[in-house]
Amino acid sequence: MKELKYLNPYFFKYKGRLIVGVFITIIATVFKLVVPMKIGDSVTIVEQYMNGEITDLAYVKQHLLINVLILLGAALLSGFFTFMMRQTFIVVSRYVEYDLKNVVFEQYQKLSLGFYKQNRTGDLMNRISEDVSKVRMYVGPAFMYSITTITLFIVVISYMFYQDPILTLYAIAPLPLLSVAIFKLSVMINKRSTIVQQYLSKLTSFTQESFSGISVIKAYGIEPRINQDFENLAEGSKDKNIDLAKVQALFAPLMILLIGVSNILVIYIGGMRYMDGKIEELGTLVEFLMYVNMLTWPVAIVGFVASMVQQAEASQKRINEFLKTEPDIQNEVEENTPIDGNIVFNNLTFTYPDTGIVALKDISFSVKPGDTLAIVGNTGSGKSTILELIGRLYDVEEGMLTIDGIPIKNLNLSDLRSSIGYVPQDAFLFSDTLRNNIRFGKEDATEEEVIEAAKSAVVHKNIIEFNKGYDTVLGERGITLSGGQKQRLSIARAIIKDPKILLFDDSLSAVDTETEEQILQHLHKISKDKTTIIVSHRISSVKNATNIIVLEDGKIIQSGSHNELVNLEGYYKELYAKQLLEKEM
Ligand SMILES: Nc1ncnc2c1ncn2[C@@H]1O[C@H](COP(=O)(O)OP(=O)(O)OP(=O)(O)O)[C@@H](O)[C@H]1O
Repeated sequence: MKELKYLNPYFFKYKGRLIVGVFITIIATVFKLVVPMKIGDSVTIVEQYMNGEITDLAYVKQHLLINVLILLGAALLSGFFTFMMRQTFIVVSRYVEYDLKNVVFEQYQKLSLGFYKQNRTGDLMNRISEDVSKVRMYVGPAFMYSITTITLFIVVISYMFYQDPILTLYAIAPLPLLSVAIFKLSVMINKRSTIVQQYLSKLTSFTQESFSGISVIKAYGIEPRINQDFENLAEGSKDKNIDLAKVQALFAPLMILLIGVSNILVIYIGGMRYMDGKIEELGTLVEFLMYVNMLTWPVAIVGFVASMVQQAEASQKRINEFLKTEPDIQNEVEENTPIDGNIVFNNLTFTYPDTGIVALKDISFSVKPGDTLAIVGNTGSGKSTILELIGRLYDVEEGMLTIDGIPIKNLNLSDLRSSIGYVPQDAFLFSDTLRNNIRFGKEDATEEEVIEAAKSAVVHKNIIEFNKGYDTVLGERGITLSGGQKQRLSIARAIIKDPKILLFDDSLSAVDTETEEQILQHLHKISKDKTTIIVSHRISSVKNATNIIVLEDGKIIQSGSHNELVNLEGYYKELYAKQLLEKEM
């Protein structure tokens, strides 16, 4: 229960509703008690009439009629209060679930990129869905059942003891056994359900992936292999489901067996005591039988609750560990630090902490507002890493990275990030309208600003060709757009932000050279007072840059303007010659 202590403030937060819930539970239980009492009383009066103790038939009938009416009223009221009880406890658990999901999601947003690289998406999703649901079972159903059981026990067992303590002991003797058996069974059920769940996630991921990759599957004609893989997974899932069904099927017989034992004990011991005259009325026996049956479910629930708590504890432990995770990248400066965009790398070496790959080696360069720096180089040479460091997605350990003369760590993180317009290599678009995807860069942007940005990114014409124009909603991962359109939309998103620093990571790779030229011209105008860094494999994208650096294996091997570099033997000149040749062909 140590981990579940985390939830106490939530119980406190909703204490008003919970207290009302407890009261309602007590009232519902008391009304439940009336049913066996009145049935017992009815049997007794019939018995007394049969024995000749009462001779007035009309009186018996009237007594029975009143009992029936009371029974009806009590059942209705008990039903109503049980409904109200669920309304309070279960509703509270939904509130807590909502709060917890928000807390978990907020933490997700705080954590750094490194955390996402180290954890699988499925696990991250589980924390917010599965784990939170299991914790909700503790806050809601488990708490509610515990309160019902405790109330029922106190009320029913005290009443039974008051009637006949010996018979009570016999009647309730098998009940702890039932609790333990149900607990053991629930643990088994939970273990097997977890496995079933794992298979289900595998099946879902597999299906999802085959939908996303359907064009590759079809192009390679590997449908039979994919079908076979699916069948194998489905087979495993079916076997695990059957395993689960087997233990679940034990549940009802076990309950019936143990209730049966309790009933036999009440009938046998109670019958003997009745014959010995220790129990005066037959009605008491009937009452006891009903109480025993009434207690069985709550007793079984004790086992259930124990296993629910066990699972909630495990889930909460995972949630607590996760909530304690500190983001690698922390904002260390509270005061605002406005940014101009004078970027300096000074003998910087960077090693990715998770893989140990040295992506940048002794890098030095500078770029000031109004200038454009271009970075070229082979794949894996460290180009994207430079951009990630400027956005402080990772912290610099060796050497220095300063902006406006201040080490990047000493800048307010939010000021830094809001002064950067970053267009990543894989343009990611949300399943939203085109307008909102552009507005993502500036939430309060006007329609004119959106159109202006789209025009600068040379995507406006494409957008208005869609039937719904800017209101066109993108499917999952922006399926309706071409690669080049996605890239340009992503550029528009960065432009609308009007940031001090613009970072383009190979963002024009999917557009034709003509469009590229137009975009670059617009950028040239927009970025007059901005610091621009363009990563590209194309000479056409970088030739107008103020300065170009060439990276190889994390090191700067060449730097200078286009005119300088084309006259120097080396990587840049070769690249230029190759691309010139391709163009001519
Ligand atoms: N998140 C990461 N974690 C660990 N290693 C990484 C990570 N990102 C990149 N690397 C490694 O760092 C090196 C430099 O990668 P980077 O993405 O900066 O290259 P790049 O020049 O941008 O390549 P490309 O032109 O293919 O985009 C590569 O060896 C890569 O495997």
